[in-house]
Amino acid sequence: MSYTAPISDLHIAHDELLPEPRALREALPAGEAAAAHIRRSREAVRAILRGEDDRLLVITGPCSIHEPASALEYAGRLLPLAQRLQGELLVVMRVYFEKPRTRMGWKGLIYDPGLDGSGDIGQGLHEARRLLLACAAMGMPTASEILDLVTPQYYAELLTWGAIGARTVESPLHRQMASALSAPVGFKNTTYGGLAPAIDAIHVAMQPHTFPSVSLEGRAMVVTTTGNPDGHLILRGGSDGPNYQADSVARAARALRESGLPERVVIDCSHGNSSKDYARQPLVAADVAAQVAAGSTVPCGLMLESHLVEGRQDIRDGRQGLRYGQSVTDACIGWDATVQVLEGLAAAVQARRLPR
Ligand SMILES: O=C[C@H](O)[C@H](O)COP(=O)(O)O
Ligand SMILES: C=C(OP(=O)(O)O)C(=O)O
Repeated sequence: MSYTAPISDLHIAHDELLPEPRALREALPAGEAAAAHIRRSREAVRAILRGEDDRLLVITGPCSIHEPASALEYAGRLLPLAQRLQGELLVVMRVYFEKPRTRMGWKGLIYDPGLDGSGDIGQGLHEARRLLLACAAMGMPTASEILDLVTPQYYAELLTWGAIGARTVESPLHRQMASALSAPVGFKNTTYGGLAPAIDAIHVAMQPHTFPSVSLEGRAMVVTTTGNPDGHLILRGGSDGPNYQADSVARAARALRESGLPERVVIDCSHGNSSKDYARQPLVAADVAAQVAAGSTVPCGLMLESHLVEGRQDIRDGRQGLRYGQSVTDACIGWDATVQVLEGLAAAVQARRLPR
């Protein structure tokens, strides 16, 4: 080895500047109508989390967005369904742009909008923001996992609900980032099924933090937060088994109570709760619906991975040859099953309202 060999950038192949967040916000601004819609829908989520509104929060949509056109078609179908069931459900569309992978795999529309490894993140951020604004213009609230620590400045102010996922819930950096987010944030139990790290994360994100971040001008800055009061637990099952059944929900409620948090959980019908078998999602939802119909107020929301077409497909040649409206990450339930699940959940809320 040479004694004059460089000691930096040994593993950097390429770098380029991203446009500053302010430039994207100015190119694709959130007008007052969109802002009013986002404010209202966040407040509606908060009311459900606090138990002031007895509806169920339902976060439904593709595992990941890879095709803005089919995402918009999904939003266009979801909106009238959400309106029809709005007396019982608050429906928020899952619009996930950043995917945490177990090993390798496509990392989502923001990281790779071409689906070919070209990694045009500037374009990905543009497409993500445009889609969120289109949803807001229709009146469709949106939800996303916040995975990256730089990208939130480009789009997170448009979200009604955010998630910290099972792989990052133990990360101090994600917890402090969540303390800055303006939307309510759900924290998933870990991939092993651990609840304690998610409950710790809710407490950590509620507190003020001072940490390095990126300004709207794209400069490194130090930000001090006031803490996010709207953190809550998402039960997603884990390698130790599912945790949507009444006994698991009761265990989660006890853990929340003992740590001084409200006994409210969102239940993810996919991931560890379905063993990633999409056909099991309606069964999970039906079990939770039965708990609700029997009077339980602990489940205050559900998450579904759903798309126009059921199942999943592999990415083989970028966008070429893909089936329209079908997931390229986790398998999803299809549209008809989604309608049935949401109708079942609405019926459960009605049943809970009956005098006992
Ligand atoms: O919801 C998405 C996936 O479950 C997550 O990104 C992990 O996916 P992977 O195990 O296929 O990488
Ligand atoms: C990655 C996800 O979930 P989890 O963090 O529960 O694996 C997801 O909801 O897309």
